[in-house]
Formats: sequence, structure tokens, C-alpha cells
Amino acid sequence: MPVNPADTALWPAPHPGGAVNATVQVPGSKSVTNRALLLAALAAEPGWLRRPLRSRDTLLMAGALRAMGVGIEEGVGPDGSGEAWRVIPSGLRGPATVDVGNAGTVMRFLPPVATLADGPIRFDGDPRSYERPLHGVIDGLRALGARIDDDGRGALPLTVQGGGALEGGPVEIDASSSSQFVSALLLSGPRFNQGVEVRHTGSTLPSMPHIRMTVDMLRSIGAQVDTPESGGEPNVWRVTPGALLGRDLTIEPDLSNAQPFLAAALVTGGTVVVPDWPARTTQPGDRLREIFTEMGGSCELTDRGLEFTGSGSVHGIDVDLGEVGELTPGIAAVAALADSPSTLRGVAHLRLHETDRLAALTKEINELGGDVTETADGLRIRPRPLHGGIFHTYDDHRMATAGAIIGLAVDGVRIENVATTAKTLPDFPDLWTGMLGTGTLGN
Ligand SMILES: O=C(O)C1=C[C@@H](OP(=O)(O)O)[C@@H](O)[C@H](O)C1
Ligand SMILES: C=C(OP(=O)(O)O)C(=O)O
Repeated sequence: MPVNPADTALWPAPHPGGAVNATVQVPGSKSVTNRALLLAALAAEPGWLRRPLRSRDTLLMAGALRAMGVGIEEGVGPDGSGEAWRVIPSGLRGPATVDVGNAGTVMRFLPPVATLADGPIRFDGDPRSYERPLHGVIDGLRALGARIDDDGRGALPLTVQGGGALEGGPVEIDASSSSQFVSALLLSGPRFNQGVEVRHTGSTLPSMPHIRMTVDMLRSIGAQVDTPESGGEPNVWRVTPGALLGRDLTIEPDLSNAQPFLAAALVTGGTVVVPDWPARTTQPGDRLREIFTEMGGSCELTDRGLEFTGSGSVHGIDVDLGEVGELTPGIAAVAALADSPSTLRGVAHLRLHETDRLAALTKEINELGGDVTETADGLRIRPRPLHGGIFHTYDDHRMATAGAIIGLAVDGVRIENVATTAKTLPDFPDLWTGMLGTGTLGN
């Protein structure tokens, strides 16, 4: 993708004098939107997605499905309200080329779909996508009967030689480097001849809420899924072959992208309301209610949404983030501003996310005067007075939002390439300045 010089400019992170009080309408969830697009594409009838996230990762998913022959049309939902995508499934076609960008959900979830196409599907992406683990998907699909041409590294680029169908059946994978391996094989499982039985053989498995999200969304469109939680064997998930229903689904706000806005209330001692916070959800961001409360805030789910209030003090935390790894950059930013040390554990796999997040957070917070050290599986953060400077983002949307959180409390923080937030939250700079300027936002 060509780099726009303006995108790599330095963005002065806004530094408000006082408490932030605002309502922020957070756009749709990346993880839910990309699952919903894929499942609607594999269904037996057309479906609707209302209020989908439109960001780099979700537009890459939509573009890839379109390239394989799926219809994705702009429209208003069946009740005439809100923005929507209408998804019209079709026989999946090859040859086609898929640009995965640096979207884990696209590079992991779509190769199984490509095995159902009637020709070769080539997968390529950003340089970083070549370094992100994909072996669980590649080896898993081969064991299930797929033909895949790659360079033997267990990574991109690769070509799936779609044969129009996949046998499926039992498969063992080690998903300790990414839960997305499990989700990927389950999501397409109903369309494999024998369905799929995925057995995770590794010692750890990150991001369990995201696997629950996969299971819940499959069940909601008619798939039969057996899980460890529904009385099955530990670390084994089974999907029965069968037709999927076309549904009308409204996408929840992205609770992980709500994080910087809630953090604004926490670190400035203000109140931020996020409307449409779901009462029940599989999104890992829901854990912020508990984590940010332990760090000094308080919150309440009301009919206005989630109302989060900071007390004026921010405390350190000792927490295992293995289930909610994508929250780590924002928690590290808040922890650097706390009145006591923090230990963030269970997130060694973040070294293979958009960037090596443990190294990037350590370096960038320390360059502002902080005291962060990497551990084998996380970070130890001892708060110190911070000063302004450049906060580098390494093409990582969550590094940019982490830097913005620090900028709330520290004057003179400038964020390099804030435009990288377009991966999941293209409106971030406007939402952020709007939150600080007007107090109330909506879309
Ligand atoms: O399935 C998903 O939608 C995701 C799963 C997690 O991946 P890992 O298990 O690789 O951390 C998470 O970090 C990522 O942001 C989204
Ligand atoms: C790890 C993340 O993304 P991806 O879906 O690319 O893995 C993330 O959004 O924090």
C-alpha cells in the first residue's frame, strides 16, 4: 500500500487541562464485523449486517470476499434504518487475489474459505503479515485435505488451490500463538463435508473470549457446535456440517476501541459514556469494566450506555491479560500514569501481533521517561514522571491510541503516524479531539 507522507506526520496528542466529560459513540467491532461478513458469505441465503465497522481490516475482508464472487452491497437495513451491508452468497470463485493487509482476521479466517472456491486463491499482505504465525491454519487445512502452495515457513504469502469442497474431519493444531487458528477452522467448518473437530495441543491458548465469539456467532446462524464449555473434552471444538441461515445482525460497538475513551475518564477524573454497550457480549473489551475499576474508576451500565467515571487517582494492577491481550497497550499506558507499579502477565504472544507490542511499549514509554521492563510473558511498569516527546507507533493502531492516552496526562507527546488507527478506527483523531472539545459526539 503506498504511504501518504501526511500519514506519517507527527500528531500533537491533545492535552486537556481538566477532567474529560463526554459521550462517545464508538464504531462497530472489528472482530464481530469480520466474522459476520464471512459467515454471511458462507450462508445459504442473503443476510444483513447493520452498523458494520468500516475500517481497513473490514474493508479488506469485504474486498476479499467480493473477489471470490460474494455480493456485498451498500444499503439500509430491512427496517429502513441505519447503514448496512447486504451480503449475497454465491458459489466461491477462483482465481482471485486477496490482500490481507496486516489483518489477523483476514489472513487466518479466509484460507479455509478459499478451500471451498473452484480455483486458486493467492494471499499476500503487508511485510509484517509475512512474520505473523499462520502454521496452525496451513498445517490444519492440509490435514483436512487442502492443497496449499507456500514457501515452507508456515506463513504468507501463499496460494490455496481451491477444489470446490473440503473433506474436513478431525485435526490437531497448536494455537498457543493465536486463538485465530481455532476460530479460522471453526468458522468454515459447517461447509466442510465432514464438518471439523479441532483439538488444540499446545500448553496455552490466548484470547478465549474470541473463540467464544466464534462459537456464539456460528450457533446464532444455525450451526451445531460442541465445546469444552458445553460438556465436551477440554481443548476440543466440534462443528457439524450443515447449512447456515442468512440473518439480520446489528454489530455491537467495538469495546476494545472504547478503551482509550474510558481511559480518558480514568486518567483525568472525568466521566465518559459509551452508548449501546451490550448487556451481554463475548467481546474481550467488556473486561475493561473490571480492570479499569480496579485501576481506580467506577462504572455503571445505564440506559444511556456504559458510564465510566474516574476518581482522580489511578492505581497500578497485577493482572493476567492472556484472555484479553488486545487490551494490553491501553492498560500499559494507564499503568505508566498510575500511583503504584503494575505487572501485566500472560501476553508473550503479543510479540507477534501488529508489531512486537512488548518491545514497542517498553521503548516508547521509556523514551518519555518511564520505567518499563519486559518479562518473559509481559511487562513490569513502575510509574515515573513522564515528559513530552515522539511516541512511535510501528504501524500498530493500539500503539497510537496508547500514546494518545499518555498525552492526556503529559504535555508535548507527539504521535507518529496516528493514521495507522485506520486499521480498526479510522475516525480516531476526530473522535478524540471531539471528545475533548465538544463533550458529546454521535454518528
Ligand atoms: O479473533 C479475533 O477477532 C481476535 C483474536 C485475538 O487474536 P490472538 O489470539 O492472535 O491474540 C485478538 O488479539 C485479535 O485482535 C482479534
Ligand atoms: C491483534 C490485533 O489484531 P489482528 O486481528 O490483526 O490480530 C488487534 O487488533 O489488537
